Amino acid sequence: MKILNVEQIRQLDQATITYEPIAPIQLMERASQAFVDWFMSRYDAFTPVKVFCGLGNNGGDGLAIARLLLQANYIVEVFVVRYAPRESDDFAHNHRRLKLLINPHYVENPGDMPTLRQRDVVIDAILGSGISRPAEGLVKMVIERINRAPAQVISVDIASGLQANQPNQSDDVTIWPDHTVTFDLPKLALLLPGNARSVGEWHMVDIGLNQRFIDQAPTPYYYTTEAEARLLLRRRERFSNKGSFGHALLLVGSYGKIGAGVLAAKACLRSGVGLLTVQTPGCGYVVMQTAVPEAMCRPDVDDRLLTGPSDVDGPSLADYAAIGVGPGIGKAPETARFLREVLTNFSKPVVVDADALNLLSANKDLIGLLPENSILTPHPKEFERLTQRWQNDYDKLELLREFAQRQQVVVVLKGAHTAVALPNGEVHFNSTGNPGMSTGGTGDVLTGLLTALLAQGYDPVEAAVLGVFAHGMAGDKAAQVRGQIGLTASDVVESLHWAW
Ligand SMILES: NC(=O)C1=CN([C@@H]2O[C@H](COP(=O)(O)OP(=O)(O)OC[C@H]3O[C@@H](n4cnc5c(N)ncnc54)[C@H](O)[C@@H]3O)[C@@H](O)[C@H]2O)[C@@H](O)CC1
Ligand SMILES: [K+]
Repeated sequence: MKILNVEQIRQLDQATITYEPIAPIQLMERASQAFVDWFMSRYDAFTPVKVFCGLGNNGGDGLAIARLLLQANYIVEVFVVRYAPRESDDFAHNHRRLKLLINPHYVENPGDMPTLRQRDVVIDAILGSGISRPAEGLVKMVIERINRAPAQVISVDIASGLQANQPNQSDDVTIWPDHTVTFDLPKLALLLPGNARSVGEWHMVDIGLNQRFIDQAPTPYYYTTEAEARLLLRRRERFSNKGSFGHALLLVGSYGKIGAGVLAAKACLRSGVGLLTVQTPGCGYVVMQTAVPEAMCRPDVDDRLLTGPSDVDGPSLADYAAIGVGPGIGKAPETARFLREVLTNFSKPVVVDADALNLLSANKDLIGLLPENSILTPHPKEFERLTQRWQNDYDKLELLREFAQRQQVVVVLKGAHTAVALPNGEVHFNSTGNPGMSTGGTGDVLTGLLTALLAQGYDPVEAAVLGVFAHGMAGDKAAQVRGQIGLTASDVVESLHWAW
């Protein structure tokens, strides 16, 4: 699904109005009805609802929402924040209609603010995607008062004060909602970690905007939906054998960190690989053969580190279908030498994670040796070491796109809404996963999983988008069973499910 910028969304609204055709006021009615349907599925009619409206079209939505809720017998009060003399036409229209049902309150100075109690639900329709400057004066005061109150807050389209596709200044005031209900397409701001407080949990409601316009609109940003991920998933042919799904090699572990390798190996096997060989330091041999009997194990001649040679024969490096390297390997110079050898002798895409990324950061010339379309899976700190510090999330996205394009690799920047940056400059944000996955080992699981997809012959771009989605989905399933707090990386492995 595409993520469009504010200007494109404005054009999209216009295209919908022109080509459907539909009157602008009807489109506002449709958006408001979609919000109300979402609201009524969660809050009953005994909920005291307080709708705060600005004077633009977001405020117009708020007035229409209030009317629709009143007609459904909800207890609704409306507060119009009169910060300017002008109002939009569609606001004015909905204002007239609402006044046939109730008299709104007008907030013109701080004394006009109502007391907001814990059981109140505030609907924030003060400012939407049309903002062009930070909230100030009366609007700022109202936002601050709402944020301080114990009431639940739901933002219409986007939290008031939050910019939809550019950075806010650190002292900008925005609503801190519990939920954001956004129309039709996700907005970039909703996906960025720095905005977490200004987004809350967000939801999309469909208002049927013009699909042809969306299809043609250029954008580097996408949001992976379940339906899209499903299309990437390959079915197994009836007449296949283990040779059809590739022989993967995982280079993992060091003394004290063999578990990282076990998790990667288990995830690789649960993700459809045909054959798996795991190379660990000598000390990991018994662990690996016991914990993961399905995998072959090549113990390194070094007991504690990965250095390369092994006394167990196996295919030469170039003969593996895919290689995953990094989980638990440490940063020893011997391991760095081995990594150099791997990158020099292997020309198919590799999965590079954890300490292998730190080795790339410490030996930047290794970056140039990465086979084209390799998949790197840094968390933000690892990515910063690979590149540089950034000012804000938008700056970080630019760095991410630039790195992926320049090096012709796929970069999976891990976090809430993991961002998968492609060699063509696109960024695909993931839609699955939960905070319970912020626990040791889930990254190792992702490495094993992605290596399995590459070994099966998935295109690296598809492997990354699909793999990140499936990994998050497994985390969501595991959280259903354990709760986010009780979730471990092993639960994520056991919850992998490759049919949906
Ligand atoms: N255009 C359409 O057809 C639709 C628009 N919709 C709603 O319309 C919203 C966008 O509406 P608008 O473009 O009218 O803008 P907003 O309602 O977001 O903002 C109000 C207006 O206030 C002024 N303003 C800008 N920054 C301000 C600030 N910091 N403080 C005070 N005033 C400021 C601007 O003139 C702006 O147009 C969307 O977020 C959505 O809620 C929906 O009804 C769906 C259909
Ligand atoms: K809003």
